[in-house]
Amino acid sequence: MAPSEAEEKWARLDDHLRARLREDLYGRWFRSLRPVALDGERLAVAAPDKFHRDFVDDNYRHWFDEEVIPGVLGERLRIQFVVDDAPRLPSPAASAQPSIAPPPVVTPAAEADAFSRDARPNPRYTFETFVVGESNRFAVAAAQAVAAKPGKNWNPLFLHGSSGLGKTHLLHAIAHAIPLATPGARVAIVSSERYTNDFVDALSKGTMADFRKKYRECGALLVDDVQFFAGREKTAEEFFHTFNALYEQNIQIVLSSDRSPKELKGLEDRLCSRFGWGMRVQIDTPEFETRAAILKKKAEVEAIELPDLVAELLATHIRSNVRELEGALMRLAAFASLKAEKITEALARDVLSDHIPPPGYKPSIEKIQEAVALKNGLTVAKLTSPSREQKIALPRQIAMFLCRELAKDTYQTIAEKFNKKDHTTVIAAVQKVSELYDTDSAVRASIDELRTVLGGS
Ligand SMILES: Nc1ncnc2c1ncn2[C@@H]1O[C@H](COP(=O)(O)OP(=O)(O)OP(=O)(O)O)[C@@H](O)[C@H]1O
Repeated sequence: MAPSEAEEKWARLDDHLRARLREDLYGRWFRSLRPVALDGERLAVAAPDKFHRDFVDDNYRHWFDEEVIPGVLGERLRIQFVVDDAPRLPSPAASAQPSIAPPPVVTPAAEADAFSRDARPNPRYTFETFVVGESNRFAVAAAQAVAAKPGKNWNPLFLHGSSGLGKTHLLHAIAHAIPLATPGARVAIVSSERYTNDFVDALSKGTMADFRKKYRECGALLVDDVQFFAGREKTAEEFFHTFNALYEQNIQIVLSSDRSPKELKGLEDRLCSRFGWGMRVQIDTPEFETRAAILKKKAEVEAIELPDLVAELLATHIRSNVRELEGALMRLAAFASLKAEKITEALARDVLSDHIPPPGYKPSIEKIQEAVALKNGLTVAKLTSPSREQKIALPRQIAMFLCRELAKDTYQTIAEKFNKKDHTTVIAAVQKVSELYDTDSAVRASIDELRTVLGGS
């Protein structure tokens, strides 16, 4: 049978990747990809499972869209990574892939059927690969305590924090660790999305008894991103009953969310209050040292030669999201591999110029005002107005703080640009925001994100 257009295009891309990438990198992430469809300007490529799909999507999609596809095919196709659900016979090439250790989960065969491949913990997300720092120390301690004695310490454990700070990683680490401490325990780990789909499926097929067995007859239930239950009333109600059934039997429940139970909108109070019954732990944005350590750990796991200086450069400029930090490292590693060069500061500055500004770069006061206004849904006119409303006053103080730190202008110049006669207003704002940075994690996350966006160091 003649190859399809999708197969032809992918074959050219694949030849390029195989010839240019380091063998281990190619073998681990690219060899098992296969084209599934070409639909207009979109090339769908399947990865063997959800973790693989998420990883290539997070780390390589932009690189494909912006560099590889235009370079090799000379056209602007968009790549879309999907999960491969077609059964395939093992091929000699596939069996030559470097193997990734299977997750250390004790799962009886019959139960393994109930939880398909993408509902098992990611082998890469373990406590060993998680870097502990001030920002997550408490969350890790709680996660380890729960994993050691499920259902005994804190039930439920509720982990919350901004996107990309390691909540999913910790959930999976718990899922790996529970069966080690409690042999035979079957851990059900799912995203709220997956739980919802299973529920809808069970409703439409009339298989609710199987659904309930699957989620209620387990040693622990771990659900990622429960904020997505909001607005899905029927699913949330079913989850309320799942929660009660497990809780009454002292079965460990671990939940993650991008906000605290109190801040969850669109969910019934009775569910939110249950989320807060056990232990709630926040994960904050990591400090510089933790960011650098995460990069070094990641480089070690991926066998990437990363000089300390480059790790520090990335950690200085990418602050608010570990996923972005890792993405930058993977992009850098792919480029180094393609160019057959070592990773150096010069290469990092070249490849990651969207994250790392040139040495000596300073954003202007106007640029800072625009970025702060945008982030807070304000106009620059509002930000620089005399309003004392908290939703305007705090962003204004943050903007002044950043002007001092990044633009390095004098207090007087900053005051003038904010329509203030008196420069002591700026001095007071800088002092207040410095204190808030140490005591208020939301302010810290917001400032770190703005620093990354503005490219200051
Ligand atoms: N402290 C850490 N040590 C090692 N890796 C980390 C750490 N924190 C985050 N990561 C890595 O960062 C990436 C993003 O983390 P993860 O997916 O767990 O974030 P999340 O908080 O669940 O985000 P979201 O809310 O968007 O789902 C993962 O690859 C994870 O391994």
